[in-house]
Amino acid sequence: MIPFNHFRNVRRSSILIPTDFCGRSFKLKKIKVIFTGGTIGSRKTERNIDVDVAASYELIRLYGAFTPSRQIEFDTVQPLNILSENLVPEDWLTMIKELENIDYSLYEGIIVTHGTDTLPFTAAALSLASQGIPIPIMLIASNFPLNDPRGKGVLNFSHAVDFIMEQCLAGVFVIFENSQGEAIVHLGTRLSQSDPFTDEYDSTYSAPFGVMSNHQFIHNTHAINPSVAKLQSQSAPEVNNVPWSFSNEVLYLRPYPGLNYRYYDFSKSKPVAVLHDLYHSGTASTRNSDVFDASILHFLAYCQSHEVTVYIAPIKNKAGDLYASSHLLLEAGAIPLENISVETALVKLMLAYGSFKEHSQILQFMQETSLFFEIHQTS
Ligand SMILES: NC(=O)C[C@H](N)C(=O)O
Repeated sequence: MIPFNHFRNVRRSSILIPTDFCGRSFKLKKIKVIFTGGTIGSRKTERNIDVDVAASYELIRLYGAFTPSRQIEFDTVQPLNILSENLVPEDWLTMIKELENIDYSLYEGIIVTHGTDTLPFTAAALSLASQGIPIPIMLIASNFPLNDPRGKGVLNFSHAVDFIMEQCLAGVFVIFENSQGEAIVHLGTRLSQSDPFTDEYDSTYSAPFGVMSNHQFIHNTHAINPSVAKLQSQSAPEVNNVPWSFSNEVLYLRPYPGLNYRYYDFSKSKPVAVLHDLYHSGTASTRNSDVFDASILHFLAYCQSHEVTVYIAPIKNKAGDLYASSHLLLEAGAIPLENISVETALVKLMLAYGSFKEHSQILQFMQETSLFFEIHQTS
């Protein structure tokens, strides 16, 4: 792997300007930092953890103390200061607008600090709706505040800086150090929610995009991952010039034994669409019960009678071998969202219903458009 300070001369306006491997000049490097809150921007007092404006800026000071010889300038903004459990889709738009207003020619990359609770959803939202930004966007977080010795906020910040300085990959990435001290790099559309007991993240297929080792990025060559070359050669976004918006009216349901659909009554207000999660084998209950309404098929018919489309995810391959219950579900008209994580499927549905009017546009966007490797494909 070629180190980030690899020297290369390129000709610009007939003057030889020394640049690094990414074609960036060797002037003082600048990174834009967008603080949004979360534990990484919080302070602990007694038994309470809450966001604190000063804690966000403290991150930059602590990083400076951690790497005193590194000459990087940080420009900071704080459009939000919120625990991420309190985020709503409107806040993703605030972040997207902040990203769009940046003069990319001034910066090597962007770091967004965030809470861990809803990080996968924000990562998906930014990945899907911040297309065409030519520099890396790194999302970072921490399980503990900066003033807790267990906190990894400064380390994660440092890994994000290393990635930006070493790689010139456009896209949205999450860097989060796990309990083994490995700085795992995830693609923004493939991060699953953190485990509630170990507080660890994983990517779909347990195949993160790579890892930072000795300040360098090591790509994970798992068949499901795009290559670095593929990321470097990303073409223009498939969907362009759309004034993105996220709908708050998508209902998300998870199956569990005993889920009683009778409690979902659309007579007062109805969602624009439903995303019904599935058990891991692509199933949900189709059983008739005299005691309660246990069948997703009845729910599907109820939704259809209210003109509410029901999508199902995650599902690997609708054309492969399926359980009888899954066949029934598909025959009854549930729309499968194949090979996409349920977190990203939900955010993409919110984006589709917020941004497009026609049902055909929504379906095409959901089923045929891939924006940032959110659809798993073996290459
Ligand atoms: N570790 C964290 O950041 C958790 C916090 N509740 C948040 O998501 O903002």
